[in-house]
Amino acid sequence: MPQNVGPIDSSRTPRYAGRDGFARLPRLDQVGRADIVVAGVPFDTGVSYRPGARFGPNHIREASRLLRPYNPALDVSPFELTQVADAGDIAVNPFDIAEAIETVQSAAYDLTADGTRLVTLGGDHTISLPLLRAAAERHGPVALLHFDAHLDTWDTYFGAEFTHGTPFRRAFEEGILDTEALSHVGTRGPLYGKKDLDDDHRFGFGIVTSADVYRQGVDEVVAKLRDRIGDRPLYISIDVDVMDPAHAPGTGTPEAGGVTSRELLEIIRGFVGLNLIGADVVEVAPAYDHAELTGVAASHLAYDLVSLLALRHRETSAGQPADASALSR
Ligand SMILES: N=C(N)NCCCC(=O)O
Ligand SMILES: [Zn+2]
Ligand SMILES: [Zn+2]
Repeated sequence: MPQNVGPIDSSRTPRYAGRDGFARLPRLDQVGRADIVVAGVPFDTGVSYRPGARFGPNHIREASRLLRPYNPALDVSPFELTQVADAGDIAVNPFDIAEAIETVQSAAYDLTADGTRLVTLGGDHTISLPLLRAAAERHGPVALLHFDAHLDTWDTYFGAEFTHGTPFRRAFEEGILDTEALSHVGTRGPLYGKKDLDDDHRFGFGIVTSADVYRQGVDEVVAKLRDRIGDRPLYISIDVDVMDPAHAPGTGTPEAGGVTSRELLEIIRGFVGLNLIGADVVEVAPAYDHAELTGVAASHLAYDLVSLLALRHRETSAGQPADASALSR
């Protein structure tokens, strides 16, 4: 088997030298094809409050230089096990949300040809809609694990349908979600009204609030979520504002009382073995970050997501096809 091209060796080239891709990985054009790609979407035209998430992808890359090749929490060297590459940024129109959404959808679809898995760095939460569309084109309606302070199932803002507060309502309406397996994790804070929760419930979402994580603990939460997901194709969307502003200040709509980065990482690691097919980490807005807190947390989350995908790749390439659509393509 050919050797995978790994990251730049930080014991030879100092990690603060140069300008590299995520985790100092090779660029996709340097390796031709990859089992897992990381791509950025520098877009924040969908935000309702502080702007700046368009600078998120490069901030996460910058903060990812300290990642090392072996992940002890999951006992895996993801870049050895699989070819992982940085596909750069998907260049989207900042003045036309509808066009930006189309660009993201078709780029995500193209990047996931031949079973390649995509981890996307945002960008505001608007981008999860086209990412879910592309995922559903490949796998059919997907289970969704959504980590966020917010529901993001609101209807419109100022009459606009496509915003960072509305992606999952649109996704529900489009029939691209598996409504038996939808969960928000980490929600908290004031809502516009009780109807927000009624609508959300009607779409099929279950809720594990930030307070539930605190009261029940990571293991119980993971067990419940795993039960709900089963072996369905699973998409994970992480809005960094799910973390407390103390852990992730660099974001546009912060809410007090969030989970810690430790809790969040431990929950994500609990999904080993599930049929994860794609993921995003969104809403990193570096202008409000301090000491790269949010960037570091986001880069570690992306690293653990890549690790889960690498483990799943090993499992599936050892026998069965990676997914049902691999048979029909
Ligand atoms: N951060 C995300 N994705 N959504 C927040 C929307 C909050 C609001 O303006 O009501
Ligand atoms: Zn949010
Ligand atoms: Zn969100």
